[in-house]
Amino acid sequence: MTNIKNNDLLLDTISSTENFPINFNELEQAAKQKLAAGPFGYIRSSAGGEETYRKNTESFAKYSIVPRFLTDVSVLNTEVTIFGRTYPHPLFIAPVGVNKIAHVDGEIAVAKAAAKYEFPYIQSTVSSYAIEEIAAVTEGSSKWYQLYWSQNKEISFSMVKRAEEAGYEAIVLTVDTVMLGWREEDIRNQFSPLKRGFAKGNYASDPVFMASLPDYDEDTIINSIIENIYHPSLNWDNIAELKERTSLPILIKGILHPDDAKLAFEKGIDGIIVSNHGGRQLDGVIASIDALPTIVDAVAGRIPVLFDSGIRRGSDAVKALALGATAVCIGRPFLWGLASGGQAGVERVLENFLQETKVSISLSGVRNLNELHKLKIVKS
Ligand SMILES: Cc1cc2nc3c(=O)[nH]c(=O)nc-3n(C[C@H](O)[C@H](O)[C@H](O)COP(=O)(O)O)c2cc1C
Ligand SMILES: O=C(O)C(=O)c1ccccc1
Repeated sequence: MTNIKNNDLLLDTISSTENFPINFNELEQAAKQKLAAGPFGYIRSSAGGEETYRKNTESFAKYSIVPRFLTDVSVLNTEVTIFGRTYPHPLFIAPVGVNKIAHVDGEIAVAKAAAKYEFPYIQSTVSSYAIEEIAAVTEGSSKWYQLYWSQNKEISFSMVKRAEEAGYEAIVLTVDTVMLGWREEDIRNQFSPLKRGFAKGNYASDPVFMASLPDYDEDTIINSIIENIYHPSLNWDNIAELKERTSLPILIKGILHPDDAKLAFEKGIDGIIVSNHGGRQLDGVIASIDALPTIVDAVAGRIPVLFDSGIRRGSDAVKALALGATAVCIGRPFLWGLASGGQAGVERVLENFLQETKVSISLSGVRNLNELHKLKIVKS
């Protein structure tokens, strides 16, 4: 719990701040100075004409907070309990692969920063570092594993087993990326992190994957990752198979339709993440924040509903939580922090994000997440 009276968060931050970019645009500009065009474009850009990417952030501005005052906000409790574990705040790290394109320390730096600020870390299948390497540097802190289904499904089950053994606490199956979206910036830059070997961490360390190869040449490994990650046949039967192979809670990431949310619940899924993958998959789809309210209605509190795509600052998190999200995940902001300053850069981004979120909750006149879920939001 934060005692706001004795801890003015803005003044705290000012007295501890060296010169580091604060908001998203500044962070993006700082990262642009550090990165080559290929990696920068890969992270920044999204699919098609980037209509959904723009909508993700512009749509937040349509929702306005209607605060209450005189409610004594001197003590703030941002705790949230998901699958029996209580987290100090409802802020997660979205699964993002190929982090070495941003910084040599890649996911190691991000996971350590996340552990320090108690943001649960969702590790991507296509990470530059392996499940066990992340677990080794983040002992005791909460981690979930994001699964990209493999053509050879035994590889998926092997990765899930490794995640279980390494102490990961949930599986997040991403369903919107059965193939990569149409990303023009990457064609322009002729840049594919997969082809350049940045996604190898979990594959080159996987016994089932490695045993499936005719030889261990770099090209063989990379081509087999590319073959496996293309999985257009993914369907609800695979969900049933996955459920049989793990006792961990399973979330589906990429839900945008309330009927898919209902189906997920009916099929025994434990949680969903409302997301359009930051606009990187199908351009023209609904902004994630516009999809959230109907999905929250459809789920009716039966399973947690996490949210990502377009979260840029604390007040965005407040809006998503007020619209019914159980927790929110941040994506690109931490990547820009990573590119700008490695682990220290991610720490600064998370610290500012956390502080702004806390201040925003308090200034809305609410004191805990139950009250926050009832905070009035109007849409213009
Ligand atoms: C460079 C990059 C790589 C990503 N890799 C993955 C991934 O491996 N698995 C996944 O489920 N989502 C991945 N995502 C999507 C994020 O989890 C998240 O949905 C998205 O970043 C949210 O949009 P925002 O960053 O604009 O807020 C990736 C996003 C970016 C920017
Ligand atoms: O770029 C992405 O959004 C993503 O999810 C991904 C998929 C495969 C390899 C690397 C990243």
